[in-house]
Amino acid sequence: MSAELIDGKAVAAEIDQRAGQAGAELSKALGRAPCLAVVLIGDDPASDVYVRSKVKRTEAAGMTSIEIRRPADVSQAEVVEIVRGLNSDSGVDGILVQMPLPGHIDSNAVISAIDPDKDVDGLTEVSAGRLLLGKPGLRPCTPAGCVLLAERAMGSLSGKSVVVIGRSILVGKPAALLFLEQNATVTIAHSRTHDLAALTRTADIVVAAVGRPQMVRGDWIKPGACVLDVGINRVDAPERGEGRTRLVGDVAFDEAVAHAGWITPVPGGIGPMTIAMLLRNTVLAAAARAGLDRPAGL
Ligand SMILES: NC(=O)C1=CN([C@@H]2O[C@H](COP(=O)(O)OP(=O)(O)OC[C@H]3O[C@@H](n4cnc5c(N)ncnc54)[C@H](OP(=O)(O)O)[C@@H]3O)[C@@H](O)[C@H]2O)C=CC1
Ligand SMILES: Nc1nc(=O)c2c([nH]1)NC[C@@H]1CN(c3ccc(C(=O)N[C@@H](CCC(=O)O)C(=O)O)cc3)C=[N+]21
Repeated sequence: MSAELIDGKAVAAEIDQRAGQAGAELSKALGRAPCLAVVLIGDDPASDVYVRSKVKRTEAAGMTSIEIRRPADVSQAEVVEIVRGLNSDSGVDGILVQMPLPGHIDSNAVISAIDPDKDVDGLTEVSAGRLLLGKPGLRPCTPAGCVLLAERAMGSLSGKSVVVIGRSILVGKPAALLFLEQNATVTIAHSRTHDLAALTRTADIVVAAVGRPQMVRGDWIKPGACVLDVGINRVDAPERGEGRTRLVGDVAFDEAVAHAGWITPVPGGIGPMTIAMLLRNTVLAAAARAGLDRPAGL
């Protein structure tokens, strides 16, 4: 058996388009397009690529974006000040501070400064609390993308067993809560979990969010299961020539594809969905801040 490939890039393009349509509709009521502000500190090349991609897709969807860049030696106070300025700017709907921040800056302090109603990353304490309590709010993008793709592939997730590998604030924990919200039965695994292979073999859905290239092997996957590979790992690829690299996930794709029913590739799986959910959150934030109903189609 060979798994059906989940085309995250195609689904992301569809969500981008729907967010763009809803954003255009909303522009009539707001008198302006929804606006995302992205803050990038330092000159990490990977972050630069992501931020450019976010800005490009935001603008392609007909929304506006503000990009704020500062050198790596900027003070924490200045970054907090930038965030506060964006909070009080009524023309800004969403604020994203690209992680990781330079070592001398306390990311928690910066995240806490973000107005929760503009927290399109879903990372503030208030957003996390709203998710835990099942209240309306902005949900973290990568986990929301996982749930959306799983639903597309399998239909209702009610009663499905999910093993989430990884318990980070950014991915693992919110992914577990979002699958629970869909009435799945969720187990969270991490570095202290005993016999992870046996555990994942019980799962209808496996979410791999570890950051270890190809850790999840083919025989860890229950036949027919849905495999969502969040990992983005850059590894050497000497077969492509000297000094070349390639991206791989946390799942050994070539093995898992023979066991799974559905699987996301890396690249082209969860990564593009993360940005699509960011655009969606920007439109949702713009509507909620204006006191309007949740836009149709989102
Ligand atoms: N596609 C996308 O848009 C995104 C992709 N990513 C990628 O997802 C991956 C995970 O990111 P993130 O959650 O931030 O990573 P973190 O490093 O914050 O968390 C990794 C988690 O994996 C667990 N872990 C580590 N080793 C093992 C092991 N041997 N067995 C089981 N669990 C283990 C850790 O457990 P413990 O808590 O016990 O230490 C931890 O909970 C990375 O590759 C990252 O690049 C991240 C964000 C967005
Ligand atoms: N505040 C904040 N929010 C984030 O959401 C955030 C962040 N900081 N810091 C870094 C991580 C990582 N992340 C990705 C987004 C898109 C792709 C993506 O589109 N990946 C492409 C490949 C891109 C490439 O070729 O490098 C793919 O998987 O197909 C990957 C990873 C968001 N993150």
